[in-house]
Amino acid sequence: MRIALTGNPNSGKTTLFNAITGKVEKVGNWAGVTVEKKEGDVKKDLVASGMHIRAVDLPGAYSMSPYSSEESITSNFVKNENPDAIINIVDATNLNRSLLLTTQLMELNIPVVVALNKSDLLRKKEIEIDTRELSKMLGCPVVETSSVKGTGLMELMEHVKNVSGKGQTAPFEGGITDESMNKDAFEARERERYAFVDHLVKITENRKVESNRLTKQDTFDRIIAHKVWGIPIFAAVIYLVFSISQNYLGPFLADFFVGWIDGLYALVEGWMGEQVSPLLRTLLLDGIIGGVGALVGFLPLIMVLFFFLALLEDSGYMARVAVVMDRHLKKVGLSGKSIIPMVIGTGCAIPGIMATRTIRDERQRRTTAMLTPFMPCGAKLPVIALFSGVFFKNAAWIGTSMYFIGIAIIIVSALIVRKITKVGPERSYFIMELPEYRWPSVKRAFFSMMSRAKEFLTKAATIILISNVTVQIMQMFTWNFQLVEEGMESTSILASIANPIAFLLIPLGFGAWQLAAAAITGFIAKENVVGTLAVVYGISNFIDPEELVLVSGANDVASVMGLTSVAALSYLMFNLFSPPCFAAIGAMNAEMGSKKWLWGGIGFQLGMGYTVSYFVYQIGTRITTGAFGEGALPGLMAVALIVGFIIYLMQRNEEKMYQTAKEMI
Ligand SMILES: Nc1nc2c(ncn2[C@@H]2O[C@H](COP(=O)(O)OP(=O)(O)OP(=O)(O)O)[C@@H](O)[C@H]2O)c(=O)[nH]1
Ligand SMILES: [Mg+2]
Repeated sequence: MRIALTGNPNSGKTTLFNAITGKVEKVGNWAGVTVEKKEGDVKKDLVASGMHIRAVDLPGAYSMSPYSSEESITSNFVKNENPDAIINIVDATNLNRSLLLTTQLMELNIPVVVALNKSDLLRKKEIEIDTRELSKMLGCPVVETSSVKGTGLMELMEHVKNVSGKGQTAPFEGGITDESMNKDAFEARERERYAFVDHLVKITENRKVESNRLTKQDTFDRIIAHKVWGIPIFAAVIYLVFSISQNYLGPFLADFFVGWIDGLYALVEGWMGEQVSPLLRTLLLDGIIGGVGALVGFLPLIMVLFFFLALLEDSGYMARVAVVMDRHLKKVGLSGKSIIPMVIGTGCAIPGIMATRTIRDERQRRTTAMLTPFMPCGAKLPVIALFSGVFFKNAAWIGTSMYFIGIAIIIVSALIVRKITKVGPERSYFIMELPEYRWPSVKRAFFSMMSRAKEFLTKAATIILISNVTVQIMQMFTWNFQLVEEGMESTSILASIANPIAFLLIPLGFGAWQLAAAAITGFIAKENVVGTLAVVYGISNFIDPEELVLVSGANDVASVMGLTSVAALSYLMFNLFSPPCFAAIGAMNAEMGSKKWLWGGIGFQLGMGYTVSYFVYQIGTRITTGAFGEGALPGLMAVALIVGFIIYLMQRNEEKMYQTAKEMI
């Protein structure tokens, strides 16, 4: 038999699901964590008679109303798939709001068992609930449970077994299944439902502390979630998390693991000796071991970031951040929750893009997945460091400004994407009530970190490994599979692919095949950029191959590359603000779930990178030398084409919206 777990967001459905099935699905201290249904078998020891029960965890819903589309997964499942019983998880500390859904569920003629969850908090909050009376008034079993403590689960399953397959009489008939009712009539009935629930709560609940009295938490929130102060506070918190994960703990762990990989590299190298074919050597040493090395070089950094973000989320703080940011991000067509993917994206775009999953609105979710890669990720740092070392005397402003430019580009892009894709007047789905603050659990944060890391690895590791091998082979061999000789780098497979592309990059100031080659390998994985430059320019002796940093000879490197500093800046920006690596594009594909959005997104990123670099190079060159750079005119034509096409798309959408608006009248 099959049972559905339903209830308001953040009521503890997934925690209960994990407790009764033994699974470890993601839980989080805010609304909207579960976004797709998850199934699992109920543990045998909870169902004495050895019955087979399959439980389905669903996204949270406030209502079964046909007029709130955002909750359709839940209401479709319950209405169309006929589960044998429904467990309605009710947050016992928030009875009033939760029971609205309960009364709606009870109209579906499927037996309902109410789990009064989070009952472990009742005593502390001085709330008493007359469970027996509530059960009588509702006309269904009501069981006090705590999914974190694991109490009441046996009894709950016992009731589920007893009622399953039977019918259900609703205590309040609001006509939730009546398709013929129009919206006004429906809303009138819903107001009666509110009154009914109010009455229920008045009789069964006894609160010592009136809920509308200002609690300590509310006072705290007046500062933390303040519309102005909230932002600098968030900036400070994130700065702290960043310095720990990117400057202290993260690099410390990374160095430790990279040391091991280096040892392994040396061991295998010595063990293979000189006789082994160069192809095999490349595959094994530079492709596989090198690829793993590249991964462990930054995985600890993002894992530490995951861990601290999980702590913040568990404490209830992240929900406040989302609310504070929503006010501002809504103006550009994003959601308050878009901030989390972007923060994670500074570590690595892939888990950042995966984090967009909690954004309910489809358009906002896809836009966020498309724009998250504009945040400079960890793998782009070596490129930034190399260029600021070689061309800008290590000026600190180069690195810092890339983040601010990234943010600016995200804001502008969000506005453009909204103009192209908005389909009607915007509805705000942001009805996120704030969860309570609590001490975050290190154990929960650890598990959250591990499951994120696992998801990231399964997604990224294969692509990174394969692409590493491919790049190495393309760099080291000619088309006849002869080893490329030293000083003859232009005969490699990579060079022949890069040459025609370099031509297109002349207006951006870097039409050399070497730079184009590095940009191509950058699409495969951004940490390849510096390595490729080192190989194709023969400047490896100036660069530490492990740390990918410049050790000496900034001027020599600059003259080998033959770039002006303006062209160097343009190249740097092209690498940062064009499409991300293939692994991240794979993640975009998964989260967007639409080929149109995916290709549109890649095209947009490419157009954005090209346009920004073009203006940086041409205007910069004009300012510094008094004349425009090479290829200014053809470049201008290309940029005009890009901009023109975007304007065309915006106008087409405007017209479409106008047409639909007219039809509606
Ligand atoms: N004190 C207490 N906390 C709980 C209990 N059950 C869940 N929680 C906490 O409530 C928060 C929400 O839990 P989830 O299981 O993610 O809630 P959900 O209903 O699946 O939420 P959505 O998927 O967002 O709809 C988490 O921080 C849990 O640790 C409980 O019985 N007692
Ligand atoms: Mg959930």
